[in-house]
Amino acid sequence: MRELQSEIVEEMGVKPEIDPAEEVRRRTDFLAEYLQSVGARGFVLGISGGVDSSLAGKLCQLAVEKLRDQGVDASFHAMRLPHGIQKDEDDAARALEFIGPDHTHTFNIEKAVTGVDVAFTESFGRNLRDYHRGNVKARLRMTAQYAVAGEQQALVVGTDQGAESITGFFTKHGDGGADVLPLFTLNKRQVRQLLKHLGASEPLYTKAPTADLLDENPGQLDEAELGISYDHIDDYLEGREIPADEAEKLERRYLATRHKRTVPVSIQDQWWRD
Ligand SMILES: Nc1ncnc2c1ncn2[C@@H]1O[C@H](COP(=O)(O)OP(=O)(O)OC[C@H]2O[C@@H]([n+]3cccc(C(=O)O)c3)[C@H](O)[C@@H]2O)[C@@H](O)[C@H]1O
Ligand SMILES: Nc1ncnc2c1ncn2[C@@H]1O[C@H](COP(=O)(O)OP(=O)(O)OP(=O)(O)O)[C@@H](O)[C@H]1O
Ligand SMILES: [Mg+2]
Repeated sequence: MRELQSEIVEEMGVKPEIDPAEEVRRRTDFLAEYLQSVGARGFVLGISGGVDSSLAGKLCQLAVEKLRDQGVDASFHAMRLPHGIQKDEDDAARALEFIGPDHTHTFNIEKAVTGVDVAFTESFGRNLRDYHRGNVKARLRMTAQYAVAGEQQALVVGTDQGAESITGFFTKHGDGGADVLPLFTLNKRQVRQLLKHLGASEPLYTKAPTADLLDENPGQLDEAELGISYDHIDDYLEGREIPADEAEKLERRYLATRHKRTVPVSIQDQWWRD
């Protein structure tokens, strides 16, 4: 294994092989035990129709059902957070049907995004670029989830997993802003494996990942933006060999996005000097 690869594999904690039943149990227990130990009353999570939120949502629902069986008051709030009309709304409906959440709230972020657009244009005399608007959408989804979490005394769930973490392919303080991360240490194919194990339908567990943040390119596939395939990212995280140019590309991304995987850099920190 490459030297940096072994450090990254250790940091991300991805195992080359998993037992899906055991992983579901461990992650559901983690959610249930953490919720009970902090005395919160439930979980909040945006459901997009993608594989990560479909799995994380199902684990949340299983965790609160387990707590209720033990007499603890807990519930799961699934949030649909479209920007206007979502192109793959059918997939989001399929995900909700699979999860069977206690509560579903629809919170359309379009007006809030428009509010930022208007203020930006007033301030700078031009429009905010589509790419940066995409990150505004992710941060407004985070804001909406925290508004509900505050009202419900609940925790915000994040869907960060190994393949996303290593590439820094998330919006800092957007979808990266959350309280608990039940998918951490899984790679993308393991997320699909757990969904299949839990009885998700094939279109749900095989859905191609999209951040879907751009008005100018709705449903753009992550792999097109990343320029690296999830198969290669997953292989790398399982400690396997991938083509050297791909490994280098991945490692450059990993190093450039270290700031996203730490708390804000302070005068005490030295890690960035390496
Ligand atoms: N070295 C450094 N030390 C400390 N902070 C640093 C920094 N470099 C940038 N920053 C800060 O970070 C900001 C850039 O980070 P960020 O705002 O996240 O922006 P950025 O990384 O440019 O964009 C987010 C990327 O993640 C993708 N994404 C987002 C959301 C969801 C998904 C998905 O898969 O669903 C994917 C999105 O398509 C895009 O490629 C800068 O504006 C700056 O404030
Ligand atoms: N349109 C949306 N409605 C609700 N939540 C959303 C929406 N878009 C993004 N999110 C939230 O942001 C998270 C990050 O998006 P991301 O695309 O990484 O995950 P995903 O859509 O669940 O899976 P995939 O990566 O396979 O597309 C989602 O897991 C979800 O919680
Ligand atoms: Mg997505």
